[in-house]
Amino acid sequence: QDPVTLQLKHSHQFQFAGYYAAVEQGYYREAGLDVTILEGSDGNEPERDVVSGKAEYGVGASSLMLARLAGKPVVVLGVVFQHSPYALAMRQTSAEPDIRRIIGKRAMIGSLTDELGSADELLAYLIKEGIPASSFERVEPTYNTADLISGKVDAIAVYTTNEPDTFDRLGFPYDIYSPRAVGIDFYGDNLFTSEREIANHPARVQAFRAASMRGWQWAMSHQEEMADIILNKYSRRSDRAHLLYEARQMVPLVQPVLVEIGYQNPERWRHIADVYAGLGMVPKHANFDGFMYRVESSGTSLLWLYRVLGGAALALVLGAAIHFSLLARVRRRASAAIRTGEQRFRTMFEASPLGIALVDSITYEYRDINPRYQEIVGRSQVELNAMRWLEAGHPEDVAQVKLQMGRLTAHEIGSFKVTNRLFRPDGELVWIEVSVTAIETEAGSHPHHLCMIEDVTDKKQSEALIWQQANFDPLTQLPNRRMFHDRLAHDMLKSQRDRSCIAILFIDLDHFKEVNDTLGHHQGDILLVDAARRISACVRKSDTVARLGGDEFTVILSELEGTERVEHIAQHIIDSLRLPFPLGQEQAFVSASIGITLYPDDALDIDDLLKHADQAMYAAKGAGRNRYSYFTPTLQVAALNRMRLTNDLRGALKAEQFELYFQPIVHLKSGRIHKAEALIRWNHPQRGVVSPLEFIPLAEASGLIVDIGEWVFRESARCVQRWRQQHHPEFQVSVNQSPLEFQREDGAYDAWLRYLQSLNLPGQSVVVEITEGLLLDANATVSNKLLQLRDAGIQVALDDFGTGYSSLSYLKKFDIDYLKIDRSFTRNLAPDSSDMALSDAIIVMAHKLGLRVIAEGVETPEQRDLLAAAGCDYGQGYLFARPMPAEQFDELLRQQAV
Ligand SMILES: Nc1nc2c(ncn2[C@@H]2O[C@@H]3COP(=O)(O)O[C@H]4[C@@H](O)[C@H](n5cnc6c(=O)[nH]c(N)nc65)O[C@@H]4COP(=O)(O)O[C@H]3[C@H]2O)c(=O)[nH]1
Repeated sequence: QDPVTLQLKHSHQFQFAGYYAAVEQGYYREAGLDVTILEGSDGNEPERDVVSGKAEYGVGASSLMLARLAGKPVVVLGVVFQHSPYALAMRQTSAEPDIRRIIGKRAMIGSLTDELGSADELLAYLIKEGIPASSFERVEPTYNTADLISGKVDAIAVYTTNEPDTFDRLGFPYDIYSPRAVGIDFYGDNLFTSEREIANHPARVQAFRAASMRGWQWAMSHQEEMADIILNKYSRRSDRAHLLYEARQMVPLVQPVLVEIGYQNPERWRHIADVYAGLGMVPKHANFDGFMYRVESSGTSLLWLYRVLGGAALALVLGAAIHFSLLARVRRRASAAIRTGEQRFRTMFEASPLGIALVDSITYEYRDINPRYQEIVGRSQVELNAMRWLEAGHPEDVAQVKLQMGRLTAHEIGSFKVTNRLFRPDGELVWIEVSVTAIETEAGSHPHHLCMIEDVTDKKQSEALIWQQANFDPLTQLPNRRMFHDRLAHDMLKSQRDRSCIAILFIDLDHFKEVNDTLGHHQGDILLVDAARRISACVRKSDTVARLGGDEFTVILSELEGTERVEHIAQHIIDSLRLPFPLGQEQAFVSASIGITLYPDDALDIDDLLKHADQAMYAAKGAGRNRYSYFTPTLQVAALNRMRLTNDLRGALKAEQFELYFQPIVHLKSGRIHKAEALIRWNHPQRGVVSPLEFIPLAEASGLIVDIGEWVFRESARCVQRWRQQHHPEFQVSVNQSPLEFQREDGAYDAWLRYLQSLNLPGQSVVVEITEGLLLDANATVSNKLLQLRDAGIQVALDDFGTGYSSLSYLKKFDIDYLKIDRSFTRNLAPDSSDMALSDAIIVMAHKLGLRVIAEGVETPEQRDLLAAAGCDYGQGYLFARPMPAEQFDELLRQQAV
C-alpha cells in the first residue's frame, strides 16, 4: 500500500464526506493506497502543505486559481462543489436586509496574515456591491459563530452548509448574503495536487482521484450512513442532525445527480479568472494552462455535454442574480415572521405533554424528538438517533403500523391512529396511543411524518383487569360462561368458513357434591382447580376449557375433521378425573359424566348446542356415570317429550287421569290370592295409557311424585278395606315408594296410619315397596323411616332384589319383611342354571333371616314350579294375571272364592 496524505481545509465534517467514504468503503485500499486524512486549521493549509510537499493532496477553494496565477504549481484534480458555499452572515435587524450595513463595521472575512486568505470570493462580491475592503474593518477570523451572536463582530464569512444550522438552533436572527446574488459563482471545494506529484506518480494521481470521486458518489447517496461514519470514526464535534443538515445543504452545491462529481469546466474557471481580473487581483486573460488535470478517459467523452451544461449554468446564474436580489428583499421580510412563528412552535414542541417525533417516512430515522417522547420510550435523544422508528415496537404491532405507513406514503390517507406496545430498554412493556400524520415536504426529498404518542399503560392495565374479571372464573382462571360464549361464537364462524366441525363437551363431576359436603368448600375448591388443570391438560392450546359454574366444565374442540379425536379426548378426560384427588390428609374420588354435541350437525345456535350437550351429559349420568354420551336427535326428541309430559302431568291428578291397577301376588303353595301390588296408570287424554316407567321418573324429577304417591296410598287403602271385608281379613296391598317419597318430611307415615285407622284398617293392610338403592346410600333418615313404619305395623318389601349391589347384610340390618326377586332372575330360571342356584340361595338366606320371598315376572308354569320347589313363598306375574283395574280385581277375587 502506497502511503499518501490528504490535507483538509478544516476540521472533520460532512464537507469532506467523500474522502471518508473512500477510506471506509475500501476504495483507496483497492487502488493500492494507504491514505491519511488530516484536519486543517485554516483554509489555506492544504495549499501550503501540498506545495511544500508535506502532503500529496489537498482540498482547496477557487482561490487555487490565484495561487496558480501567482506561480504556485497547484493542479486541480476535480471539482466537488460545483457552487461555492461561501456567504456573509449578519445579524438581522428590523430594517431591510442590506449588505451595505457592513460599511464601517467589523467583519471576519478570511485570514489577514495569509496573503491568499480565502477572502477573495467575498471581497470580490463586496466590491461588486460597491463596498471596497477599506470601507469596513477586517478582523482576524476565529471561525466562531459566538462572535457574531455576541456582537463582537458585525459580519462573518460562513458556509451556507454549516453555520445557519447553529444560528437556527440558537434562535439567532440572521441574514445571509451570497456572492451569487451578483453573479459571482465560484467553484467550492476542489481536490488538488502538485505538478511534482503528477510528474512523479502519474498512476497514483489517477488512482487517488478516481477512488476519491467514487467515495463522493457513495457519500452523497448514503447521507445517513455517512453521518454515522463521521460520528463514529472522525468527529463528534457536530451532532448527527447537524451533519445531515450539512449534507442536505450540500446537494444543490455538489449537484451529484446532474454533474459527474469531479468534473471541471474550463469556461467556469475562465469566469472565475475574469472576476479576479475585474477586481485587479490577476492580469486580464491570464494563462492558466496545466491548472486543470486532464482525466484519461477510456469511455466516450462527455466533455461536450458538460461544456454545454456549464455554459447554460453560467447564463442561468447571471440571469438569476438579478432576479434573486429582488426576491431576497421580499423573502427576508417574510422569513423574520416565519422565524418568530417557528420559535413559538419550537417551545410548544419541547414542552408538549405528548411525545412528539419527526420521522423520515422512508428510512424511519428520527429527525427531531421532544423530551416527552424520550421519557415515554425510556431512551435518550442519542440512543433514539442511533435507532430507527418502530425498532423498539412490539413485533406483533409493528406490521400493522407498517401497513398503515404504506397507505400514508402512497397518499391514500393523511393520518392514522393505533394503540401499540413498545419495549423500554429494561424490557418493560409500555402501551402507547400513537397518531401519525404526514408532513408536507419539498418535492424530491423524503416524505416525513409526525408521530405523537401518549402513555396509556395504566389505562390498559385497569381495562385488562376489568376484562379479566368479566371473562374469567376467579377460582380456576378458566374462561367463564361469557367468555365461553364468545369463543364458541368465534369458532362457529371460523368453522363456517373452513367447513370444519366443532365438538362441545359438557362435563359434570360425579359425586363432587359429596366431597364438598363432607370435606368442606375449601377442599372442594382445591379439587375444582385440580380438575380444571387436568381437563386443560387433555386438550390443545387452541381448544377452550371453560367453567360454567359449580362443578360444570365445558370444552370446545375446534377444527375437527372427524369424531375420533373427540372420543379420544373425552375418554382421556374421564380417565384423568378418575385418578384420586389428594386433599390434605384425605383423598377424594370423583368421576366425570360427559355430554357431547357437534356443530353444525346437532344444532346451529349456541343455546341449542349447550342444551344438547347438557342432555347428553344427563344421558351419560343416567347410563351409570363415569362415561361420555353423544347428543343424538333421538335424545332430543325424548327430552322434548319429557318436557311436554311433565307439563301434562301437573294437571293429571286434578283431571282424574290416574287410575290404579292391581296385580295379584299369589301364594305359591295354595295358589290363593291374599295380596296385590298397586300399579298406577295414567290415562292421558291424547296419548292414551302412559306407562309408569315413562312418567314416574318425571314425577320424581318435578316433585309431583309426593302428591301422586299420596293418591295411590288412599286409593289402595280404600280397595284393601273392601277386599278385607269381602274376601280375606288379612288382605294386603303393596304400594311403590320412590326414594324421594320415602325420604320426605317426618310424620308422613303417621298421617297414613291415621288414615288407615279412619278406615278401620291396621298398619298391616299396607306394604311399602322400596328399592335397594335406598338402603345403599342409607342414612339416619332411612333407618328412622323404617323404624316408623315398623312402629305403625306397616310392612316393607325390598323391590327389584338382585339388580343392584345389595347384600344380604342390609336385610339383617334393616327391618325388611319381604324380598322381591327381580324378574330378570325369574326370566332365566331353568333347572341347574346359575340363576336358579342364586334364587335358591336367596330364598334360603331370606328365610333364615325371617323374610318371605316374592318372585316377580312369573310368566310360565315351569318358572312357577321351580320357584315353588325352591321354597319361594309368593309369585307375581302374567302367568297369574296382568295388572288390572280394581273392579276387575274384584271379579278375580270373586272367582277365586268360587
Ligand atoms: N315383563 C313382565 N312384566 C311384568 C310381569 N308381571 C308384572 N310385570 C310388570 O312389572 C312391573 C312391576 O312393578 P315394579 O317392579 O314395582 O315397577 C314399577 C314401579 O317401579 C313403578 N310404579 C308403578 N306404579 C307406581 C306407583 O304408584 N308409585 C311409584 N313410586 N312407582 C310406581 O313403575 C314400574 C313399572 O310398572 P308397570 O309398568 O306397571 O310394570 C309392573 C308390572 O306390570 C311379567 O310377568 N312380565
